Amino acid sequence: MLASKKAFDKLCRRCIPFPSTINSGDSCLLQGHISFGVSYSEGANDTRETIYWSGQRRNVSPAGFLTLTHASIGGNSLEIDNHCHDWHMSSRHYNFLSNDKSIRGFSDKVLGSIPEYVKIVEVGPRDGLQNEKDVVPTPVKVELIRMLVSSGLPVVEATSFVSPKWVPQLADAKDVMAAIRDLEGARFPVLTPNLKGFEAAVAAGAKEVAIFASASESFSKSNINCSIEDSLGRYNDVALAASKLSIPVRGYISCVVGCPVEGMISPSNVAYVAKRLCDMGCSEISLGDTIGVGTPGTVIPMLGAVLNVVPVDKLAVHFHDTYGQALSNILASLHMGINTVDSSVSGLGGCPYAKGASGNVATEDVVYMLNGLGVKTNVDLQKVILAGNFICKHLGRSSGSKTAIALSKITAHASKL
Ligand SMILES: CC(C)(COP(=O)([O-])OP(=O)([O-])OC[C@H]1O[C@@H](n2cnc3c(N)ncnc32)[C@H](O)[C@@H]1OP(=O)([O-])[O-])[C@@H](O)C(=O)NCCC(=O)NCCSC(=O)C[C@@](C)(O)CC(=O)[O-]
Repeated sequence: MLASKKAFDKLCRRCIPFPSTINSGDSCLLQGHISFGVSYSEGANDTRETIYWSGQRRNVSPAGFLTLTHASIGGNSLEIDNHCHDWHMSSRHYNFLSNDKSIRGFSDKVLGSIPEYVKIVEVGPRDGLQNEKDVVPTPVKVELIRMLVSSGLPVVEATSFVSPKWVPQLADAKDVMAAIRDLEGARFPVLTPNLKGFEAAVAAGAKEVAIFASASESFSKSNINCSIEDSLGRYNDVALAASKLSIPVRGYISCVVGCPVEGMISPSNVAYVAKRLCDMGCSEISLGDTIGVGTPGTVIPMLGAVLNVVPVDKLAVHFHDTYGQALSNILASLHMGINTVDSSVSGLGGCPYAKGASGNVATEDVVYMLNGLGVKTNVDLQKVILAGNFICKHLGRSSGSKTAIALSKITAHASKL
């Protein structure tokens, strides 16, 4: 049976893969019978129950049931009762769903351009906590960083060496760096707006820094109190000083799609700043939709303009989720070959100088999507969720990650069964 696009879309949205139970050409896939579920069995009696979706029972063989305390959804595994059996897709692009050549061909055609590995840059401790009304105590920040590192995230942006008058939430940058000095397993870049910040960061032990320009003149003024051109001059000084010490510099560009004051931003403005950052030696350039107004319709032309002047392997994307568009924008970016994605645990974040900016895309949601696509991240979703629970508990609010919320409901449901 040929897979219609509609049926395939349905699969992408809803399916729980049970690889050992889905056989070649299994028609139930296309009829929507397999869509949602947690299965479990208990002890020697092997009691089994299934949660139904749309009133239809999953057509799976007994051997296909996950045992005891493990549920798996969308290529993601879920731990219940502290038992974890990692279960990732063995191959990418939905190959596990069916051996039907037509389905595989369609999957490969639609998803084939997506990178096999995506580096996730966790920005929660910096971009997330800089926006909190109350200053988070240093030990809480440090514990959050530790938990994020233990989840396998390769880069955790730790803090900012900016003016404490401008961002009092991160005034403890030096103490945070001292506390994570011996922490291994990830890189810890920090934001530096000028030479003063750079020198303070290096003295505190930073081995990577980030500079942050804007594609919007108004935002540049409100965020760093100078024009775009002046900021590029300052950043050139930072980049020169960094290169003398062989310190990698990441360049950010804010407001790559829209600005709270100026409205839509032209892709050519973004490309101009990106080229300048590239020419000054930035190892990576992160394109930030600071107020989260982009859709694939505006993000793709912006990326196209930047790709004309900066190699794709130097680009990262940084989406805020104000209009719920972040994941679709990330998917569009992956299709264009970008393989570095910024995100923030529990969707924390926003910018104190960008009115209307909501949180970043949640790391949990990005990992969930990438797991579902069979893209490698080396990040343990459950551990990121634990880090999210930790910081949300401290902040006294629920998670901004849809994945974390959904999986916690499933865990709660399963533990009642
Ligand atoms: C850039 C400045 C410093 C200019 O601030 P200014 O007031 O124009 O600076 P100044 O040079 O006139 O100095 C004023 C005072 O600040 C001090 N100062 C000067 N520099 C530093 C420093 N590095 N660290 C500590 N102190 C500093 C300086 O020593 C002086 O102290 P005083 O003599 O008054 O006691 C200020 O505007 C600033 O710190 N801005 C940072 C704002 C910020 O962090 N915003 C959030 C970043 S998020 C973002 O940009 C978006 C991003 C990256 O996440 C991507 C996205 O989401 O799209």
